[in-house]
Amino acid sequence: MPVEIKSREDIIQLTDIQSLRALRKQWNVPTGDQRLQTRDDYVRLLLEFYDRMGPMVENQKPAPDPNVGLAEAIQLDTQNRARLQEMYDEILKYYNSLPSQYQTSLNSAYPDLVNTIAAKRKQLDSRELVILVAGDTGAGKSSFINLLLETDILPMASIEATQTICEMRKSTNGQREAICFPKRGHPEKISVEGDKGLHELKKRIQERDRDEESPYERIEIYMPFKMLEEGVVIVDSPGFGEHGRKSSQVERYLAKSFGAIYLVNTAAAGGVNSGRLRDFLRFVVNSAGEDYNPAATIFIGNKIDSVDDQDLQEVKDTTAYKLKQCYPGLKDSNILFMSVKEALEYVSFNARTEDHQRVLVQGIQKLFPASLRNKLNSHYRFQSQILKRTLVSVKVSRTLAASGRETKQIEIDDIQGRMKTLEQNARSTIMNLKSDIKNEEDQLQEDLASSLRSRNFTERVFNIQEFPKPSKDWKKVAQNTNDIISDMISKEVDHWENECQRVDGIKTRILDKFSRECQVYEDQLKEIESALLDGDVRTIKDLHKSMKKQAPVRQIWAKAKETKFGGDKVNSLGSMVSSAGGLSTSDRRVKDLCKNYSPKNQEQSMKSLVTIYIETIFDGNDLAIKISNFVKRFAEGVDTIAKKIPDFINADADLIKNMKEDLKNAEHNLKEVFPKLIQTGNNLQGQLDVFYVKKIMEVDFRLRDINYNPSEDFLGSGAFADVYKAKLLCYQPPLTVALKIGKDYLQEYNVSDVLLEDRTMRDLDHKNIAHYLGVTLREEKVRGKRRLFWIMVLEFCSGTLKEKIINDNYDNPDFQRTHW
Ligand SMILES: Nc1ncnc2c1ncn2[C@@H]1O[C@H](COP(=O)(O)OP(=O)(O)OP(=O)(O)O)[C@@H](O)[C@H]1O
Repeated sequence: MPVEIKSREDIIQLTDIQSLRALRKQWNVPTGDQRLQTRDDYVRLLLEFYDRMGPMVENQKPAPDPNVGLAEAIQLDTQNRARLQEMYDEILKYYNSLPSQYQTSLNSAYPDLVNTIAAKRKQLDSRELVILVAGDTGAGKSSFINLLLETDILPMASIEATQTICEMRKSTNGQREAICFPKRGHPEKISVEGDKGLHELKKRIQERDRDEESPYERIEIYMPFKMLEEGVVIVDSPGFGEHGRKSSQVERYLAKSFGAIYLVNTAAAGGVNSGRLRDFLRFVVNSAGEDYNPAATIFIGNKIDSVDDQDLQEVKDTTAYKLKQCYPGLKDSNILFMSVKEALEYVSFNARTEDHQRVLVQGIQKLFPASLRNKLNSHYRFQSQILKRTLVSVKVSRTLAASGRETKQIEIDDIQGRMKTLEQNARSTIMNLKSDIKNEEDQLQEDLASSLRSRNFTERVFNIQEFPKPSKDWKKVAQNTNDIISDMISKEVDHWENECQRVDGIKTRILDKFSRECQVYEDQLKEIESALLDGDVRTIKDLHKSMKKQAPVRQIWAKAKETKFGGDKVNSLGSMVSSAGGLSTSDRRVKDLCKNYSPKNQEQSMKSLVTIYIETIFDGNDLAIKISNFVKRFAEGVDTIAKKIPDFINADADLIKNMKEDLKNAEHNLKEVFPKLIQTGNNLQGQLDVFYVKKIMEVDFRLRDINYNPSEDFLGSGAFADVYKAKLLCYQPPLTVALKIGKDYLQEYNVSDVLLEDRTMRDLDHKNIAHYLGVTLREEKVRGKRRLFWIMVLEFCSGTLKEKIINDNYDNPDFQRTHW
């Protein structure tokens, strides 16, 4: 009959030494160094044990079996991995159906996406779950692993930190063996059977090379560990952050581990070694990225037996506080306090106390499934990111195509309008231009004549600095004088033209008229300009490339001016005017003046000769003919333009045809391509999110912690949810909250929006927004099928906005005004 003890008194009341011995055996209390002789020795030992362990009533129940949940979780994991592999296949199919620009864009975010997907899919073949054990040096990592695995394979030297990475796996054939992978050379298999084998293994683990480092890259240990299931790998890593050094090997493990156990030495001064812990966590978080999940890390506050009773609570609180500071989101249930040494002592008595067992089982039962979920989560996130990115790109394209379609239609209408104007007005514009040019010609002649006859002009020409050399041959003098005066007049006329822009004005007015009346495009206007400048037809090159704004005439004008001085002098107005006149040797006055020409009278003679020259310009019709010829080039240019107009119209027609084709494609994309891509993407995202909610997501509250009465606690109803007042029993005292229960069960069409709302709400933190506490799920049968309903737990807001405005004396200017 086991002895039943409910209090300290029950121990003290045991009078016979047999009962006390039986109780010690029942509780597996180690004697340590104590010699038990008297009844009091036994009572003291048992009381001490009782005080440390608390009432043993619970202990009467069988110890929890750590493997129960794990085996089930691993079986579920197999199904979940297969489902995620199917999703990879679906996503790859979707990727292959995407137009190339989306594939390219995805590849810029995820290089070599197809191969990455293949590699990730392959990762899911493996059921391997790596759990990394890390901790401060001397925190008792190796001892903890020995305890966890119920063996003593790892050397537990307290002074020396672990240097060799050891991986522990359950052996599939019941064998006890280890494979040592040296840094150089081939792996070597050793037997770990019996004491000899264990001794050999420990020797290898502690081996050091000349650099005081382990000669092994790692040692894999295979034993029939009870605590491990196939596929679970426990990794004992060298002390993290040792001497400020981060082992690259540990980092590599971290990258593939999805769970971690971190040992803290509560007995050390200051407890948690924040620096080292932060180092470790930084790597955990960095390697996990967004998949970082605090539930998949367990902290063991070891050596709690060394802490004085009166300090116990404070040490626990400080440790938890420090850990939470380094590791936001960490829950108290993930921090476990124990004495590994004490527990091992019991193990050596072949008597594991239930307290220790509970710590381990609770911790491990939480850790393994959380780590499995963590692993799935990393794949879920990757898949979800690809789908979301694609959906965003396609949706953006759709919006752009829709607005692009409108813009394109406006452009087509615009070009059509211009084409019509050009067709209608070209003929009359051309005719008008021709008569304009005639008028311009008359006007030019008149202006030129009055200018040439003006005093100002003659005076400027008289101001000649260059004189012909006197000669006996008066004809030679006449010829030289003629050249000098002709040149002078030509220059002066050009100067006049420069200042008053008479000829240039003609060109500008033509361009202006064309642009105004025919609404030609900039490119077309350039064609016209070139026709006017050269009277030459240039090919219509890239006519419509630089579409499509109306030509800035002013700029073209400015450009024409720029090129003016580089123009051909022979063709200038000045040379044309000066060539209309000349000093004729048959003119008596010329003959006399040239015969008598000498340095003494050279100035007077030149003046007289200039006057004669200017007179000759106006003799006969020569000037009129010359001006007419000169202006004719504009008329010819206008003819060239007239010939170009059908080209302009044809080019516009071609352009419209192409634009309409584009428009048709855009229409097709909008009606067929984009909706199909978006629908497939949404469906995949929906399937993935349903899977996530059902298999990966962890809820924040258990249903049994929520208490409400649907008929009495109803608060209101929105489009998607009914809202109830409820009590959260996991708070002390229970917390009043609002429950927002989805009207429709979770399914592909709504789940992604629900998750988006959840993630958005979690990020919101403002006094004017009802605080979001988290989520839970309820399973219900709908038309015979088990369905999940989403339940959001929110801060309860009492009263209504109206009541608040009317009753509360808050900072409302209007309220203050009306109540003064
Ligand atoms: N946190 C809360 N505390 C107290 N009552 C609430 C709370 N949240 C919602 N309610 C009540 O439930 C009603 C419905 O809430 P819900 O948020 O579903 O509505 P909604 O946002 O107006 O609707 P919709 O989702 O269609 O936009 C509200 O009008 C309010 O009366």
